[in-house]
Amino acid sequence: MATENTVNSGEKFVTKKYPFSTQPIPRLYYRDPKAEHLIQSGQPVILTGSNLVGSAYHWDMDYLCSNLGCGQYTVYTSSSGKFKYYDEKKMPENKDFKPPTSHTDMTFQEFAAKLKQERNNEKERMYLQQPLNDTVGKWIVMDFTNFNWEWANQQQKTNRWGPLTSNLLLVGMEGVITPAHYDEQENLFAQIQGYKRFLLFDPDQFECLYPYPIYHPHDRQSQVDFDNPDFEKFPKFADLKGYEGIVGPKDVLYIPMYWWHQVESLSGHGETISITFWYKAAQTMKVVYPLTAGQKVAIMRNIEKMIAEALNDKSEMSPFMSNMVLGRYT
Ligand SMILES: CCC[C@@H](CC(=O)O)C(=O)C(=O)O
Ligand SMILES: [Zn+2]
Repeated sequence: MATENTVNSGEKFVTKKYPFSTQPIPRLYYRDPKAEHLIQSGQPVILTGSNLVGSAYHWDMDYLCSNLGCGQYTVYTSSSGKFKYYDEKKMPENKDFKPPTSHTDMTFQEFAAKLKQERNNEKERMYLQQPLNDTVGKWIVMDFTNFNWEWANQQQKTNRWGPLTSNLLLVGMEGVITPAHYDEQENLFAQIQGYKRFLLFDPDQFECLYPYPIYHPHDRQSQVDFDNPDFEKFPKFADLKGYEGIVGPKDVLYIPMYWWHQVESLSGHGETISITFWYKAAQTMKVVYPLTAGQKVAIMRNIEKMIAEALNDKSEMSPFMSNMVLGRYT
């Protein structure tokens, strides 16, 4: 099922229809006090006019081929078009886990050449995901240096975020999907080329999205297949409520920590090029009640970690957790 979306610029997109309701992600000028307030209160907002990566607006495949240098870039490949993240460090404890994607390192030029080939056969989808590092050419360094760091640093300071941990360069084929998950960092998501449909869900939707167990390689990812939800196993998925918006070139989306998001690179507008700005959590000066939904997710994660370590046997987790709550708290 698909519906047609039209965005502010009048661009039209066909997007997948899902069995849950969404309301628009607010879209505001970055200097609008309402935008500042949303960020301070940990609410998502699409910001216009920030020029956060204004010095990179001219980045396209040719420019990146000519200026990214000959460093190695991690390129993920998926036959389903979905790129569900998995933590390789958790694979040894999960012997029967089958990674849903493969990845190889290659130069950007090799990636661009493969992209041209793959465009034809429509089978494999590819997604380049690589932190910007010192292997890039001098023009990229200059562009990076000229990001609107004054504004980004001001956001970091005003919202008491921790240090900037990474800027990830994302170059996706049309149609690639990053399935629903949450991250434990604040994220200023800057879009350079192409259009991405974002579905966002408040951390209080945790009970509708059924994340994998914390020791699973897909920790932080939803177990629900949005295209074919198992309502038997995940009944509350039917009650899911979300936000939705299309992020285009020059937009910056603030994704608050613990907010779930699914991201779809839309077709008809070429490869998508994005850069993330991930910041560690704000320093919690003192606990204020009532706790936020995100804080409750952090508590649940810490409890799961403690129990998994104490039991030291993954097969004991399920009976232990059931005994602890079934018939007592349920
Ligand atoms: C590897 C990061 C992928 C990104 C989503 C997307 O653009 O496909 C995301 O999930 C994030 O920025 O947090
Ligand atoms: Zn993410």
